[in-house]
Amino acid sequence: MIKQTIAFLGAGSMAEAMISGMVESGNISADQIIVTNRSNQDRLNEINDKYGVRTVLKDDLDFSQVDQLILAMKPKDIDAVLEDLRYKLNPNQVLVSVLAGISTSYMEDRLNDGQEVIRVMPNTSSTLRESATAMCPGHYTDMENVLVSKALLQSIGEVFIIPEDKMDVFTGIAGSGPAYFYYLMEHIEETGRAEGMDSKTLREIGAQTLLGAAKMMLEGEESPAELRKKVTSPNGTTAAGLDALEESGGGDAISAAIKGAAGRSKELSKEIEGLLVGSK
Ligand SMILES: NC(=O)C1=CN([C@@H]2O[C@H](COP(=O)(O)OP(=O)(O)OC[C@H]3O[C@@H](n4cnc5c(N)ncnc54)[C@H](OP(=O)(O)O)[C@@H]3O)[C@@H](O)[C@H]2O)C=CC1
Ligand SMILES: O=C(O)[C@@H]1CCC=N1
Repeated sequence: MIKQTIAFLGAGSMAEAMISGMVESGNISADQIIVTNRSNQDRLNEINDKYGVRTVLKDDLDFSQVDQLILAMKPKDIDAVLEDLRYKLNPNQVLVSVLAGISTSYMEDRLNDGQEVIRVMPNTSSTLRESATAMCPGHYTDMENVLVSKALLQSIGEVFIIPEDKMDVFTGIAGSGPAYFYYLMEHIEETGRAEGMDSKTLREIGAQTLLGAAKMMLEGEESPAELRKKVTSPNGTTAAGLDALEESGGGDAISAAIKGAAGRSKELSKEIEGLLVGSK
């Protein structure tokens, strides 16, 4: 059981996914979670009703109660937030950021000397405790605090400690990744509907097929290529399907999606640092 008190700055979709998974896990009690935003009291009431966590506008947050502060607002808001936190956080309160593209050193440079910082990248499957989450500690972060933070993140799925220079590609694969699978399902459903099948049945068929393939990769020893070969009978239906996928650029499209998202993660940090002409 995690004994620390966690506060979120941000009450949007990513914060809600994490809160849902954390509360559901039973590893932390709801009253040890405080959720804040700048002004949307209705949203805070909604989160409080759904999960039983404490909610308060961010200007009313009592920082002395907080052990880990999770940044869950948009990357564009980072500078204003760090400026504010510089005077409110002590170096041993751990700042955990889920913001795409914001490096640990960017945060450390704008906070008090020695501030403990951890950069993480979860995904929205945190809702069901099935996130693939990356984490990388900053320069000053105590290993004990990394382990507490890791335990918290394990309550919402699997955790991978990775070097920071791999965070952009991780974001492209796993942070943004659920969207690619939803997009795939949208096309599966659309194609099935065109053949006269109903959406509800198609969703179950498509999702079960994805789940089965995911479990085969997670629980077995075979590589994806070996598993693919076992589905593919010579001159059979799968071979025809894979040929069509290849001819339509399916493999390249997947690589392009990951590279596009990873590139945007890199670009976000440059925009924030004001290095790109025309940045917002
Ligand atoms: N969505 C996803 O799948 C993933 C998102 N992320 C990261 O999570 C972050 C949030 O994304 P998402 O949840 O989609 O965004 P949303 O726009 O849904 O939510 C942003 C939230 O931040 C609040 N907010 C803004 N500024 C502040 C502030 N200074 N203090 C406290 N709260 C503030 C907003 O409320 P108000 O305006 O009332 O203040 C709102 O509740 C992003 O940085 C993104 O990169 C990471 C992994 C996956
Ligand atoms: O789209 C985004 O920028 C965020 C980060 C990863 C997933 N969603």
